[in-house]
Amino acid sequence: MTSLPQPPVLELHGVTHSYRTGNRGRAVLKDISHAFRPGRMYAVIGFSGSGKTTLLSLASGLDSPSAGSVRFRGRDIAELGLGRYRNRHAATVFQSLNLLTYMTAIQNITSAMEITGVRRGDKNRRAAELLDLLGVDAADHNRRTLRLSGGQQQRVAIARALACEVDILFADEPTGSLDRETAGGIVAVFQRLAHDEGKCVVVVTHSREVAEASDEVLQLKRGRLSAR
Ligand SMILES: Nc1ncnc2c1ncn2[C@@H]1O[C@H](COP(=O)(O)OP(=O)(O)OP(=O)(O)O)[C@@H](O)[C@H]1O
Repeated sequence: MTSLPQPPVLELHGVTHSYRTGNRGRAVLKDISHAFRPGRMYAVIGFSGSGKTTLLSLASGLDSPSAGSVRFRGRDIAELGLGRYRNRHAATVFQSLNLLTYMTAIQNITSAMEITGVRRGDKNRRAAELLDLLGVDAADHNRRTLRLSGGQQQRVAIARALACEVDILFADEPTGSLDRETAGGIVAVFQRLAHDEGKCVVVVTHSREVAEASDEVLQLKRGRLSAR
């Protein structure tokens, strides 16, 4: 018996986006439609300047498309409220990670939970569980993130994103600055989050390894998105 695919958690409907330079608009994304499902890992690839980061910022509710819509479980995120969508349903791990390096791994996570209003009694315990899930040694949980390696910092940033109990995880070039082995560990984390935890994971990447590890590879070219 084959199981039916789960309904999409995220949909792009006719998404077009232009940037204005002077009095001219230039379309970077043109009429893009795609459905993203829970339990799957997606890679978005394309040449530099093809619009990958732009697509990520629209899908993650950081910016609004010039035309078309982004829908979370069938509802336009503009109607849901971009702030609410970002706080409750979709988190982004940026290239720069944006960790507070003077704080410990645990503190980075619990402060994000406070800010986004996660209602959980024992936030410290939840933070530790997430760090364990992502393979951060217990000895590193209470170290300042400044003292952690690039790969460990990346894991803390992912744990922080997950602490907000989101359904969708976006990551912009998560392995760009990591060596091959560390990058492999991070890719395994994304696969586990999708396949075991049921998250929808969308990764913008230049890496062939990340693309090969994904369930679906989407290529941006001349403003259009197509399956590879
Ligand atoms: N805020 C902005 N204002 C004007 N143009 C922009 C802005 N942000 C991006 N662009 C332009 O839009 C195009 C797509 O940029 P984007 O950063 O989305 O590409 P990318 O595929 O993520 O590139 P890279 O792989 O180099 O990070 C580029 O030509 C870029 O110069």
